[in-house]
Amino acid sequence: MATTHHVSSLTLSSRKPVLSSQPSYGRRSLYVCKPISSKILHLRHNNFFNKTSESIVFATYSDEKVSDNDVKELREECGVVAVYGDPDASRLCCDALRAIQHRGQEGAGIVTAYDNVLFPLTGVGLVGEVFDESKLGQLPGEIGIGHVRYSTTGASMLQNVQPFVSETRLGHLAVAHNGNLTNYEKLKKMLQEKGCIFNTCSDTEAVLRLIDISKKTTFVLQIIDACEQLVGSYSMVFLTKDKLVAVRDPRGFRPLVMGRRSNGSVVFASETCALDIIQATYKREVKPGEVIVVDKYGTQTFHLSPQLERSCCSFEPIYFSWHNSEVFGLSVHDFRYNAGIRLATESPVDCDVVIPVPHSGVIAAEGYAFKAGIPYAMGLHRRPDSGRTFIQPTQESRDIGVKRKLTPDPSVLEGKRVVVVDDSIVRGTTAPQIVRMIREAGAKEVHMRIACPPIIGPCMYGVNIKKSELLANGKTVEEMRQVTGCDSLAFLSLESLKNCLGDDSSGFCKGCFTNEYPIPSSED
Ligand SMILES: O=P(O)(O)OC[C@H]1O[C@H](OP(=O)(O)OP(=O)(O)O)[C@H](O)[C@@H]1O
Ligand SMILES: NC(=O)CC[C@H](N)C(=O)O
Ligand code: SF4
Ligand SMILES: [Mg+2]
Repeated sequence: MATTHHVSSLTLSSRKPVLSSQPSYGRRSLYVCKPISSKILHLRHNNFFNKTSESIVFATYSDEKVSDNDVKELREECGVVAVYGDPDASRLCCDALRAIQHRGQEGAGIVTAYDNVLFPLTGVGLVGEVFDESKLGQLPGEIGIGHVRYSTTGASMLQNVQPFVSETRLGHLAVAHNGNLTNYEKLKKMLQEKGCIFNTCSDTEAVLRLIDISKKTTFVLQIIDACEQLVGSYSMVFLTKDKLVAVRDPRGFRPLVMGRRSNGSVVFASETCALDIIQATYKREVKPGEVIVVDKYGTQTFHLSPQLERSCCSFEPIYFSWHNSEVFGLSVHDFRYNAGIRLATESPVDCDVVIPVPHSGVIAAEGYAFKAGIPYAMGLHRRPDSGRTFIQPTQESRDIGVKRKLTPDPSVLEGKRVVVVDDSIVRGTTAPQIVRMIREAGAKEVHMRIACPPIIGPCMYGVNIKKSELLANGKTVEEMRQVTGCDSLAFLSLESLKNCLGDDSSGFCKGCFTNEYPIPSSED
């Protein structure tokens, strides 16, 4: 991950960033100068804070230069949270963000509203690295939104860490977004032709610029006006000085749920596990195409036009969501357990022990072992401080990540015929390494079972899956077996995936498994 080293400030009158000092970090590139009104106290961790009486401009430095190509390739999966009506809003946002850290490990941010002022704090790193008690103390107010980010190309830039804050005609507005706008390039061109200036390379900024040019007379109408011009996936939360607005795109690609705490405060989050950690009771999903506004008058609901067919991401219950979450009305645990059961039914193998690839393969392995009637054991241990590897930004960090994360246990594996179950194979970073580890620990045979179908196509809706990188791209299962080095390899069938998704499986996107995508390219 590229480290952002420096931020400096200046008043709007000078227009050029003034470096407070320049450390020697090899290649350095200036990425952003972002004017922010004096009404926003803009805080960054690592002393990235500055304030002037007139305005603030940030310049961030990274030791990795971002090319246009990198920027075009950015595809992210992130997590959002929001709290309305709790004096501890920033702490609740922070705790909720920790619960969805598995959705993004590169950057985190929170913005709160207090006394007509927005207080943002964003930084590169894990939630616990960006926020501590003193930082949270600088985020007053009873309303807040937060974001964890996962960017998947080489560059990791502070400028793209959300929430974003903007000064609009109607006042200050902040947004946090999970998803990916497939018409971003087109929107950006149109907006630039109208004179809009973009401060970041993130698709999310297009939403703020659309709001800037909207002629509507209230924030809520402007947000609806902007969202109705977006194509792609977006679960978003907006913050004004006195309102929260939660929006989910009409196809409902990404999850977004609503809950309530016992003191009446309203909470939104990408996943229910974030509600649990802050003792909020799950109320319901934000429905596809729904706009929920929370303010001192209560809760109001609007709907985006046009209404479209639901297309929730089936990779959420497979991998992205946490095992104790409920997503799109499915229990992630039950989904994965059923997938394991069906996998054992479809692809049995004579063996002595079933082991999971921790962490996301655990529940499917339990289901497999139960159905197969074979002992289940932890033959691979996950080091407690390790995060996810698939969402690391570079192949090098993903390779190292698997090695550092998993250790084989010879007492489970030695002399055994082993079935190892994982949730998915995407780029094939994990599978060959763990097959080797299991063999080196003395296993006699290694059979891999994967609890989803082969991933054969890219994702344009918020997960970093590029076709050229996919292990299954242009390969038969036998060819994939040879690459992974196992004795046998089998995947869950598409039929079984649909079965696990339930009666409404047609309401799920399965594009990366089928190459049939829900958004026609003419819409982008
Ligand atoms: O084929 P690949 O490109 O390696 O991607 C697939 C692997 O990556 C994920 O694990 P990850 O370590 O990200 O997270 P986890 O701890 O939740 O399993 C997933 O669970 C697979 O193990
Ligand atoms: N994709 C996400 O979920 C993050 C939002 C947005 N696409 C970004 O660039 O940051
Ligand atoms: S293409 Fe795959 S990862 Fe992307 S939204 Fe559809 S199911 Fe999810
Ligand atoms: Mg895994």
